[in-house]
Amino acid sequence: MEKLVVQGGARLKGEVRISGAKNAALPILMASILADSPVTIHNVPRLQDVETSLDLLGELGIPHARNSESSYTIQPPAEHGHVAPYELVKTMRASILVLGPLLAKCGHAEVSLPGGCAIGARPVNLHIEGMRQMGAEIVVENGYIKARSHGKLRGAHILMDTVSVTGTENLMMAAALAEGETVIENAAREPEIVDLAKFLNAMGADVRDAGTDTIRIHGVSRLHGGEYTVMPDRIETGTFLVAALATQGEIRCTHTNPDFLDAVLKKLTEAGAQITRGPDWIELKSTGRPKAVSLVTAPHPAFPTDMQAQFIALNAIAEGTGVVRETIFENRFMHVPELRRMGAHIDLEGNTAISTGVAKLTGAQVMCTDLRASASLVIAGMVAEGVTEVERVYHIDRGYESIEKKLAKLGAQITREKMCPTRIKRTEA
Ligand SMILES: CC(=O)N[C@H]1[C@@H](OP(=O)(O)OP(=O)(O)OC[C@H]2O[C@@H](n3ccc(=O)[nH]c3=O)[C@H](O)[C@@H]2O)O[C@H](CO)[C@@H](O)[C@@H]1O
Ligand SMILES: C=C(OP(=O)(O)O)C(=O)O
Repeated sequence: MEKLVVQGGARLKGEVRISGAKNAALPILMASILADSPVTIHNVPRLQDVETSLDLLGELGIPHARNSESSYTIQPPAEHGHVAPYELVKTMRASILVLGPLLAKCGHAEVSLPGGCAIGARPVNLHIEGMRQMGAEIVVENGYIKARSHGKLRGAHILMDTVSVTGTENLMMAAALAEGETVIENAAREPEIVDLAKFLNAMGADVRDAGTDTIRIHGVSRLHGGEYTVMPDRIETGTFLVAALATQGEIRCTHTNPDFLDAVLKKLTEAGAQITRGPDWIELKSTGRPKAVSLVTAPHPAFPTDMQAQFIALNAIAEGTGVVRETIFENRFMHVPELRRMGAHIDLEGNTAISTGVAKLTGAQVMCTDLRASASLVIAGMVAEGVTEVERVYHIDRGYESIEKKLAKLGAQITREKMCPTRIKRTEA
C-alpha cells in the first residue's frame, strides 16, 4: 500500500503535458477486439485501468504488444475467449465494455456484473436492454451477464431511458457489425463517444452523428485494423487547472483540447481565473484568492460529474459560498467527510453540497474513496497548512498518469511513500 505525502503551501507554476484520455482509451482498447487485423493505438495513458484492460484482452486470448511509452498494438485473432471474469471486472467497471464487441464478434459473451461502487449503484440494465433489442438472448445468472446471438445481431431503434456513456459505447460497438441500421436515441454526447466513433470509422465502420443525441450506425460485414491516436484527457486537464487556481498559481496545459472543456473553463473563469487558450493548450493565471462557484453536474456538454470533487476542494478554500448539485451519481460526495477533517465547512443536503470557504485548511491523514475524490484530496493537501497524507492511492492510479511526478514538476511538494503496516499495541489484561 502506498500513500501520497503532500506538504502544502507551494504555488503551481509551469507547463504540464496532458496524457491520453482514460475514458476514450478504455473503449477503444475494447473496440479493437472487433478488428480482423492488427490495430495500433497511440497516446494511451499509463494507468492501472489500461493495465487491467490489457490483462482482460490477454485473458480473452488476444495478444498485444507495447511499442513505446504510450503506443500499443492489439492483434485480435479470428477466434478467442469470450469470458470476462469477476477477478478483472471487479477492479474496473469499464470492463463491461467488452460485452458489445464480444457479442458482435463471437456471437456469445459472459461478462461478470460489475456491481456497485463507492459513487453509486451504477446498474447496466440499459446495456442489456439495448442488446436484447438487437436480438441477443441475455440472462443474468451467478453474477454474470450471459449473452448469445443466433447469427448476427440485428440493427434496432433504441431509445435509452437515461443518458449513459458506456451504455452508448457498448451499443455502438455491438451495432458496428450488426445486420442493418441501429439508431441510438438519447445517446450520450461526451467527446469520448465521438473519439470511439472516429476510431470505429477508421477501422471501416459506418457510425454517423456521434456527438449528437441520435447516433446512426450502419452495420458492416468486417472491421479492419489500422492506427489511431486517443484524444487528450479533459478531466486530467481540468484537474490540473483547478489545482493551479486553488494554489494561486500559473500553469499551461499542453497536448490538450480546450474545446472539450467549455463548462469547466466557464466555472474556472467565474472563480477568478484568467484563461487563455490555443488550439491544443490552455493557460491559467490566478488573480488572487478564488471565489466559490455554484454548479450542477449533468451529461455533456454540461458540467462533468468527473470534475465535481475537484471543484468542491476549490470551494473549500474560496471566498464565499458555493452550492454544488450532483445529478449523475447518488453517492458521489465521499470526499466531503475527508475534506471536513482538513477543516472545510461543507454541509450536505441530499445531492447538494454547500461549501463556505475557509481561509485555510490544515493537513491531515485522509483516505481516497474513489478516483476523483482522491484528486480533490491532493488539491486540498496542496493548499493546506502542514502535511497531508493521502492513503489508498490505488484509486488515483486508476485514472491519473504519474500524478505526483507531474505535480512535483509544477513545484508541488509531493512524494509517494510506502505505508508501514499498522502496529497494534498489545496490553496485558
Ligand atoms: C469509463 C467511463 O467512461 N466512465 C465514465 C462514464 O461512466 P458510466 O458510463 O458508467 O456512467 P453512465 O453514463 O452509464 O451513468 C450515468 C447514470 O446512468 C445510470 N445508468 C447507467 C447505465 C445503465 O444501464 N443504467 C443506469 O441507470 C447510472 O447509474 C448513472 O446514474 O460516464 C460517467 C458519467 O459521465 C463518468 O463519471 C465516468 O467517468
Ligand atoms: C468514475 C470514473 O471512472 P469509472 O467509470 O471508470 O469508474 C471517473 O473517471 O471519474
